Amino acid sequence: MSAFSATLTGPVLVIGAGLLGASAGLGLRNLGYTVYISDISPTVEAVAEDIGAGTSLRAVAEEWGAEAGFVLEPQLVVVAAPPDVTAELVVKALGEYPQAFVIDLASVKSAILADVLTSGADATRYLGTHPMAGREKSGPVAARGELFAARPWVLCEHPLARRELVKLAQQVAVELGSTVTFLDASEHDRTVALISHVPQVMSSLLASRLQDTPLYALGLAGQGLRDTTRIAASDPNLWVQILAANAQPVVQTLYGVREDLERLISTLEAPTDSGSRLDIAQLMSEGNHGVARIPGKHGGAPRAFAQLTVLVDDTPGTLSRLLHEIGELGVNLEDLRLEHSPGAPVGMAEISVNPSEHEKLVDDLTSRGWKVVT
Ligand SMILES: NC(=O)C1=CN([C@@H]2O[C@H](COP(=O)(O)OP(=O)(O)OC[C@H]3O[C@@H](n4cnc5c(N)ncnc54)[C@H](O)[C@@H]3O)[C@@H](O)[C@H]2O)C=CC1
Ligand SMILES: O=C(O)C(=O)Cc1ccc(O)cc1
Repeated sequence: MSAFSATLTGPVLVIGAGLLGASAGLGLRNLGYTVYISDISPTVEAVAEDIGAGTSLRAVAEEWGAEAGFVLEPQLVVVAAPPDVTAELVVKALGEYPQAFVIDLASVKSAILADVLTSGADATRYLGTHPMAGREKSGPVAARGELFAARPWVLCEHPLARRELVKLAQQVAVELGSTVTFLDASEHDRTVALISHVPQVMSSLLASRLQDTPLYALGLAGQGLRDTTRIAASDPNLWVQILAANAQPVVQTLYGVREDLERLISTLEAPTDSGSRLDIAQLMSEGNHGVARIPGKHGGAPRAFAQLTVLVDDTPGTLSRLLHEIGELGVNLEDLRLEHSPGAPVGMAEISVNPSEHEKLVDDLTSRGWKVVT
């Protein structure tokens, strides 16, 4: 098999064994590929090996070093390090492994591509990619082989990239369960500014309001606050780099947010003035229109489901009994979200079903003794 085949056979070398790198390693190992992992931190590299993300390159090099018998010839190098060192690591890998294709997973693409193109390295073997899959946690301990399943994965083709490389990167993404989207690097950066980077900023700004809030007040918080602040727990070091590297597109989106915020503030400063209530309603309804456009389950067009909330005792087996009974009633569960009532041993299972099944399901569950709130 030629080293520049469009089909992945391995071995794969993952550089950066944190959340994304170890997840890719785990996923590829589960698919049967040989994976080596490397990290600037020996501890991270060892942990990633322990969780099954691949063979530690350091450990192999140490083992074989004395006999000078081990030469790694990866077919594919995956750079999964922070954005500010990604271009440098890509260029290094292109030089060190002249028979390998090199992709990276960084959240920003234009600056890295520009650095690789001006480095003099063989950019025909490089492709920038971005799995739109992540968590608010970092490091290999948070890694999951299924991280990429049912998530989009963006491939940023550039004019020099070899066709076989694009095909191979597509295969990696698809085998890890992702759906592939092609965007060029600047289109990618503009898009993620709106759908990923500004949401992070908004979540962090909101959560920062809570720093001095008394604990009793936070104890009253419902799912709304949890939903809107979940990603505020993200790693500041990573986000400094992402926001700095994509500052222009992020700022453009924030100008729009600032305009709406200023409009809302001035309206609320005089809420009884004529037209104020209409303006508030309009802002809320603009939000309704925006959220309705986010694709729903399975990435399809947004679908409207009917919801019901069932109170479930916080005891082992109650939730699974509820789900089992819904199945027995022949109803397909479209979505499920579990909320906990602060300070009470009861959970609230928010269930989404097709609107045509809603009324009957409420009646059937009620007659079976469940407490249903619609
Ligand atoms: N965290 C997320 O949700 C997502 C992150 N990404 C991108 O994936 C990349 C990795 O992010 P995470 O895995 O979340 O970060 P992480 O902090 O969990 O892992 C990054 C790893 O890279 C290692 N590293 C740093 N400098 C290195 C060097 N010079 N050589 C070798 N290893 C080095 C670090 O020691 C660390 O273990 C970033 O570029 C990020 O933008 C992409 C999609 C989602
Ligand atoms: O947690 C979420 O909802 C995310 O969207 C995670 C995420 C963070 C950074 C990325 O570059 C891509 C995805």
